[in-house]
Parts: sequence; C-alpha cells; structure tokens
Amino acid sequence: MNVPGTVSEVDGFKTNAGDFDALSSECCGKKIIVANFLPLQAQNDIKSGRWSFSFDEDSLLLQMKDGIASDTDVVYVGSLKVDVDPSEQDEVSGRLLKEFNCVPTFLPPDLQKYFYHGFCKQYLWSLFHYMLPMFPDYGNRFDRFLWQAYLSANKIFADKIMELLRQQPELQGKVVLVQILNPARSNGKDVQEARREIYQSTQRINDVFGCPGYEPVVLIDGRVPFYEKTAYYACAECCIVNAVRDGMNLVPYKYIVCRQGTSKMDEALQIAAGSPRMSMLVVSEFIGCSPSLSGAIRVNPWNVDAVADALNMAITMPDVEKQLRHEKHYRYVSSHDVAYWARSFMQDLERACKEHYRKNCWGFGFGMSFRILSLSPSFRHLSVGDIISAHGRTCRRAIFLDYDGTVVPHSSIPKSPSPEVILVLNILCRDPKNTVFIVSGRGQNSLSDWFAQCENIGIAAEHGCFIRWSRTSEWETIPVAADFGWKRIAEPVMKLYTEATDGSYIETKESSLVWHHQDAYPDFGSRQAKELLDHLESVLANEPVVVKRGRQIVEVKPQGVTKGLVTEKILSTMTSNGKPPDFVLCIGDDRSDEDMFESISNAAYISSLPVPPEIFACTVGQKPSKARYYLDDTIDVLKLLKSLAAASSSTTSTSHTKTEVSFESCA
Ligand SMILES: O=P(O)(O)OC[C@H]1O[C@H](O[C@H]2O[C@H](CO)[C@@H](O)[C@H](O)[C@H]2O)[C@H](O)[C@@H](O)[C@@H]1O
Repeated sequence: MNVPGTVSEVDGFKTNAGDFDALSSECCGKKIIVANFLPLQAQNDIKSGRWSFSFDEDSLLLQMKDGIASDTDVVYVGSLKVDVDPSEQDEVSGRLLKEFNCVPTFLPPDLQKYFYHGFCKQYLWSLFHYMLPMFPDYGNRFDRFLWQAYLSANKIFADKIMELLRQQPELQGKVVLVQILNPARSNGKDVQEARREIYQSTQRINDVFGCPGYEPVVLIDGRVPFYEKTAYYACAECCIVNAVRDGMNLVPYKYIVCRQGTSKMDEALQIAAGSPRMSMLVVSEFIGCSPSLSGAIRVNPWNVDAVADALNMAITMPDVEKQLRHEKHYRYVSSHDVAYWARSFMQDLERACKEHYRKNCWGFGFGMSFRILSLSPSFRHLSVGDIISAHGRTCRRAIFLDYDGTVVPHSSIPKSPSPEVILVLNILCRDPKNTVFIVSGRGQNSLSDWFAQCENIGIAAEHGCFIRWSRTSEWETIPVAADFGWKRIAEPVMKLYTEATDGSYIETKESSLVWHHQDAYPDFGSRQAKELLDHLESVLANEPVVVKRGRQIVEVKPQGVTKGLVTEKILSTMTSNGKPPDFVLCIGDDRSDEDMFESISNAAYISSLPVPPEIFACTVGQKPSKARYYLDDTIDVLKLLKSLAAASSSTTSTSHTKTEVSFESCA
C-alpha cells in the first residue's frame, strides 16, 4: 500500500468505482518499473560509433503503461541488452532518461552472466519450479560466488532506484551547486584523479538533470578573486564544507559574515536595512571548525545519503529557523575573532606551562624519541645525612618499602631478596621504634616465603588486598567485592593479546590478573599493552575493578585496593594504638607507589596528628613523581637502609643486646 487510506474500508470492499478513481488519482505521480532489461532496442552505428535507441514495441513492460493512468510519470530501471563502454555510459544515461524515461543499470558483462544465467537461472528458477538446483556446470549445490554476484547486481539496481527516489524533482531548475575548485597546493596523481572525477560527475549530473539555460552544477576551476568569492558567499542560501579531513577551515565563518552583509552590500543588492538575514551551513563532522558551529547541520562526508538529506534539509528549512541559526552563528563569529582566538590560546598556553617555569627541565633522546623531563627544583636526592638526623629526632617511625625495583632490582633473576636485604630489614624491625612494611603487588605466598626469616616485618600483598603485621599474625583482607566473575571477562581478552604477542604471559593472583610483556619485543609489547588497557577498560566498564599499567605489566585489580590505602590504614592504626608516627619513610619505583607518596603527604591526615611527622616520600630513579626525593637505584636504596639500620642498631634500648653491624660479611 503506497497511499494513506483507511485499511478497514479497503478490507471491507466498501470502495466503489468512484473511490477507486480517487485512490488512483492520489497514487499517480511517479511509477518506477524495475526489470532485468529495459524495453529498448539499441544499435551502434559502426561508422560514427554513435548509439541509437528506440522503444521495443513488443516489450510487455512497455505495454504495461496502458494500464497505468496517462498522467503518471512511468520510469523504467533495468539493463540494456548491449554492452556500453564505461566512457560512454554517462552520456547514454542522460539521453535515455531524457528521451525514454529509462535508467540503465550497466552491469559489467561478467556480473550480468553470473547473476542472471548463474544464480537466477540455476538456483532461483529451479526453486520456484519445485526442483533442486543440481546442475553439473555449477558443481556444488550452492555456489557462494553466484550468490554474491546476485547481491552485487541487486545493489546496483537498488542504488539506481534510490537515486530516482531521492536527486527531488520540484527542486530541478531551481537549485544550483557552485563548486569552486581552489588551486591545489600540490600537483600529484591523486589531485589529477580527483579533478577528473569531479569533471565527470559534473557532466553526468548536468547531462541528466540540466536543460538549455540550466546547469545544476557550475564548476569554477581555478583561483577566484576575493571580491568574487564574497559575492558567491553573499548570495548562497547554503554553504557546504564536507572535507573528509581538515584543519581550521575558515570558509564557514567567511560565509556567515558575507550573508550578514554590510550597508554597502545591502544598497547594491537593494536589501532593506534591518531585514532578517539567513544562512545555512552543512559541515563535515571531521573539520576543525565543526564543534564551534552549533547551528550547522553536521554530516559524515563518507555517507553520501546523509549529505544529500542534509542539503535538502538545509534548503527546505523554514525561513525563521534559517534566521535563528544565522543569528546564532553571526554572534559567535563576531565575538570569536582572531584576537579572541590568540588571547585564549595564550591563556591556555600560560596555564599549561605555569608549573614549567618553576621546574628544572632536561632534554632526553633524539629524533622522535626526544622528550623533555621537567622536575620540581625541590625534587632532590635523599641524603643519608638528612635521614639519619631525622631518625635521631624521632621515636615512632613508619617505614614503607615497595618490593620489585626497590629492594630487589628488576633485572635480578632470583626474585627472592638477597641475604643482605634480609639482614638489614631484620635489624630495622628489631628496633621497637620502627614499624616496617613491605608493600607490594606480589602475592601473599611469594612474599611470606621470601620474608620467612623476618619475624617482625609487616607485609601488604597484592597492593594491600592482604595485610599481615608480622610473621605470627593473621592475614587481614581488605573488603572487596567477593564476586570475581570479572576474571571470566578479562582472561579471554588477555589470552588474545598473549597469543598475538610473543614473549608475553598472564599471571593469576588471588585478587587480580596481570598481563606481562617484559620479555616481548619492546616497542610492540608497549603498543599491545596500551591497546589491551583500552580494550579491558571497555569490556570491564561495569565491573568493580580498575585496569592499571605498571612496569611492563597491565593489571586488573579490585576497585578501592591501592597501596595508598595500605599506608593510610597502617598510619591510622599506629595513631589509634597511641603511637602517632613522627617519621614516615616511603620508597618505591613504580606507578602504584605514587599512591603511597600521595597518601603519606595528605594534609588532612598530617594536621590531625599532635606533631607533624617528618615525611620522606622517595622514588627510585629520577623521573616525574609525587615524591619529593629520589634515590638512584636499588643499590642506593640498600645503602640508605643500611645507614638507617646502623642508626637503629646503635640506639636500640639498653634492655636489648647491642648488635655490632657489619654488612661486609654478607655482601
Ligand atoms: O609492587 P611491586 O613490588 O613493585 O610489584 C609489582 C609487580 O611485580 C611483579 O611484576 C614485576 O616483576 C615481573 C617479574 O620480574 C616483571 O615481569 C614485571 O615487569 C614487573 O612489573 C609481579 O609479577 C606483579 O604481579 C606485581 O604487580
């Protein structure tokens, strides 16, 4: 049913001849008859090479017209029975539409063969005649290739019909597209090809839809003087800028200003002063000015149908709306002039660089790997002297040490701590004024095995999901969502990346999953890690987890578990046990350790203590960090810890046996 009507009346056969006439007069307009072949005969004159066409008076399709109201515009869509060279197809299309109301589909000869003689005759025909399509020529029962040919042919037909249903007959003769081809800045093969395509499209459109005195597309190829462009902008009811990529194209802004006009222009064009101004913009969503033109119709330039709809909408929009959109754009363009852009750019630049002026900068690397590192001037090496004198002034010390990259080098093959580290930590733990914690992303089992000889050391495993105050105390668990169903989502994704990245592997911990790429090819591994992070973030968006990057790892762990929370918990427990810390040392090398640095420097917590503690947040390696201090590497860390241990050992209360510390013995 292609006309509005009352279904019940038609169903109930209440319509009489009069009703039918009324209906059919409503239906009249355009009828499109689609058939495999057009009702035409074609001949090619061998001498001139020119085609001549005539109606095939015997064609049933042509005779169908007799049953259709005479004032109906009947258009035929179908193929010609002859092959027309592609170079002649545009011209032939124009002629057939004008002279015969026919739209040729021009299927390539092979496609015609496979679609018609192949799929239609071998398969469809058999099926419609209650037979199985079993033809020795085509071997298998079902040949996908023929099916694809059938689809391609149908697509060509459908596109032609859509062209008819859409390039709005009432606008024919009224709308003109002025296409200005600004000179290209280069002269490559692609420029030549684009120009050739534009010329061909222009000619095709003008052949089909033009008539004497009317060219729907006017092509201006070459530089157009400024005053002339101004004139074009001033009289254009709509401006389209639909580049597939662009920087900051100013044409839309210029167009709006030209449509607003000046008193001189009004005078020349005899426009009454104060009369309403209108403009319409169709812009590509991929061009720089697109976000600033809120009244423009934004299009994806690759979507030809959407561009056509947008142009139609722009042209046919009610004047009041065109006026409102113009006013809005004109207000924006007049207030956001070049001076405004320069001013706001300078403000942004100053804001972005505000901190840089206060920082020391170093350049690293060459070429594309050149980087500038800016560090605060107060960021300095943690000197043994400073820490020892603070040690001497304090008696409730909290010491937080990360594991990998802090007390054990990343390059170390045995991952367990050296005997020297164990000895130093034992001495530090023996001092009752010290509370020492290893805070690591590693699991409980590895850490408790490695520190089995350190009776009094505290361990926070898996970023603090599990905490133990000493070897004999129970593990405490931070309450996190008990449902680890997210692992079933994350693991297959990680497996995909593991398969694609040689050398990578997955580590499964109790509360988290880690993808390691330390042994993968470095650049590729890092790129894969970035992609995996995005991928995991999107698939886990609704799960109670966070996805974090660490040193050569991508880790998925429960929300709310951070090393920062560990330090917060331990410091507040010390405070509530009547031992508010007066010395806090925290050393770590990785991103997860930054949470600890932030948490121990938390102003609210510090001000809640009776006396502000001496705080030493220290990163390993000189790099941007929330820490105020740095140590160079794990050797430097051990050196500092040895000095602290020596200081602790010499001040251990008289009730304890004084220990003579000699580190050389276990070096
Ligand atoms: O908090 P940390 O003590 O620094 O531990 C963080 C991660 O340590 C482990 O990964 C690190 O060591 C791996 C093996 O040497 C190495 O491949 C990776 O690049 C390092 O980040 C551990 O496997 C992770 O679970 C921890 O989160």
